[in-house]
Order: sequence, then structure tokens, then C-alpha cells
Amino acid sequence: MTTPSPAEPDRPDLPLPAPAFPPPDRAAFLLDFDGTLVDIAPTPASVKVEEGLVETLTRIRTLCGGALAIVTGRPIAQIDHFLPHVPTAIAGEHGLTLRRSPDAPTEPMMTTPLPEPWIDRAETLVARFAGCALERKQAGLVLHYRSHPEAGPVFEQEILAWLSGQDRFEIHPSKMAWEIRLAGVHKGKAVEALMQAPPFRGRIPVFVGDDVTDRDGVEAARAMGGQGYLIPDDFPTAHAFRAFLAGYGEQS
Ligand SMILES: O=P(O)(O)OC[C@H]1O[C@H](O[C@H]2O[C@H](CO)[C@@H](O)[C@H](O)[C@H]2O)[C@H](O)[C@@H](O)[C@@H]1O
Repeated sequence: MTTPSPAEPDRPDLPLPAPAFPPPDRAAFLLDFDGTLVDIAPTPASVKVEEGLVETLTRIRTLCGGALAIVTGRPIAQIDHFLPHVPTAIAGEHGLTLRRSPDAPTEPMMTTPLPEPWIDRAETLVARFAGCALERKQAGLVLHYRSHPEAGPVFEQEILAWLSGQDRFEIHPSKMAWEIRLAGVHKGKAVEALMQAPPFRGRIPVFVGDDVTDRDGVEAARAMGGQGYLIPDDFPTAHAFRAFLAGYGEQS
């Protein structure tokens, strides 16, 4: 259940065979945020949106008839902060929440409150390691240990103990973090839900991500006859992916 998150190798942008994305009149892009559209940073708040990315994404959204979604582990409000007015749709918290267009209401796909005692325990636990942080979500939480890698196994063991004897919540690995989230919530379901309605319906889904949580999105896109890619397997780095994206549709 606790598959380690992929390593974060310091890889150069070595060329890999470039994937052939569907043409803009047929494609729908469903893109992960951290580690894909932005490089991993020391803290969730310190990520930087690379110059030109907003223009690239806005151009692709227009080319693809609006079929651009961000499918992220973050709450929707954080994508609004980093990419204001850019994607048509946002699936937040790994698919727990879904907003199909900027002025649509947010659909809670599932919801159930996290047990209060776990929040108290999580606060106490992160306080033991300087620089470690607790991130609260609507129905979950993340214990970040990037500043203190040796805290990772401690967090994992504690969380496994809290979760034993219940099946509503699960532990998931993320990059230098452990996350508790509702069982059954994953990015594959978000991809399926997005593809059911315009402007995505009838297009070929293209999902791109970098982490364990993105594998469900990749599988869902492929199962629908679309394409799924992972960094670093298919693009050596997030930077290389963004460079590829910047050239998408330029010749068509
Ligand atoms: O699905 P994503 O959009 O890739 O979001 C996954 C998690 O990303 C954030 O944490 C990760 O990125 C941070 C910034 O680079 C980094 O400091 C942290 O170590 C990573 O785990 C975010 O904080 C989480 O809520 C997302 O689930």
C-alpha cells in the first residue's frame, strides 16, 4: 500500500523520443501541477511558475477548445493562486473536489471529515522535527518532511498506527511527504469525471504527471483510448516537458 514515491534525480534534459500528442482539434490536456508544470520546491508555497508558462497554457486552452484541466493534489484555491484564469477546469485534492469551469460551483466528489484526534496528533508529530510542516486539506492532511528526511519513516509508522482498524482513510506517499486521504479518491476518477462533459467530452485525453498519485491519471487516460505520460520516464524533467508543451501546436 505504501509504494515509495519516485526518486527525484537531478537529471539533465537528455532527449527522449518526443511523444506524438493528438492534434489540438482532438486533444484534451489533463495536467498535474507540482513536479510537472512547476519544479519541486523546498515548500509548497515556494514553487515558481516559470516565465512563459501562463502564455503556453492559455494558448493550448484556446487551441483545444477549452479542454485544459489541472489535476492536482493541492486544493483548487492554490491553483487559482498560481495559475489565475488559466485552466478551464481544476480537480483538487487528487479528485476529491472538481470545478468544471472558472465560474462553476465546486463539486465535492466525496467528503467526510478527518477524525479530529488525528489532526491533534499530526500537529504534535510535526512539531518534533524542525522545519517539518503539516498541510491541512478538506478531507485529509499531509505531513511534509523535505527539511528533515529522517522524519519520513517516523511519520509513516505513526500514520499507519492511527489508520489501523478503519478503512475510510488511507496513507499515500508523495514527494518527501506522507498524505492521509479518503479511500477511493484518486486522479483516475477525476480524469473520468472531466472527460464526461464538454469541453473535454469526445476528445482524446492526454494526462501528464510525475508522482505515484499520477499513475491513476495515466491509467485512466490510456483506458479511455488516450495518452498518459510520466516524468522522468517519458520526459526527463519537468522543464523538458514544459519546453515540449511550449512548442505544441505551433506547426499545426
Ligand atoms: O498532484 P500535484 O499537483 O503534483 O501535488 C502533489 C503535492 O504537491 C505539493 O507537495 C509537493 O510539492 C511541494 C512543492 O514543490 C514540495 O515542497 C513537497 O515536498 C511535495 O510533496 C503539495 O503540498 C501537496 O498538497 C500535493 O498533494
